[in-house]
Amino acid sequence: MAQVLPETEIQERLRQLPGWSREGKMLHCERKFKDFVEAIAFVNQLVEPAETAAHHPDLEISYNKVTISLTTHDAGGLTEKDFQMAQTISELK
Ligand SMILES: C[C@H](O)[C@H](O)[C@H]1CNC2=NC(N)=NC(=O)C2=N1
Repeated sequence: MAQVLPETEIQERLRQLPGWSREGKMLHCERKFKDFVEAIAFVNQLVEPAETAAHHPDLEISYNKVTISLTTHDAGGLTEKDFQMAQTISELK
């Protein structure tokens, strides 16, 4: 099972993830789009990488705004998997 990262590493990894913030055991990122259709198109792009990694973001959709949250439930905190998925999500248009 993935291990929760040490606090110092979490801080360091966060500095390399512009647009992401950390709240306790979660990483969060908010993306804004032209409209609901584009927001959903973005969400659909998350399906394949999430399934491939077996690591699934929590999603909140509010019209044209998508809030993405990541944590590793199994480990009870932030792990390598969360930072890898955050990086993958950041690279999506
Ligand atoms: C068995 C399966 O791999 C696990 O339940 C996965 C599924 N997707 C997951 N997604 C996230 N975000 N955290 C998890 O701990 C997690 N666990």
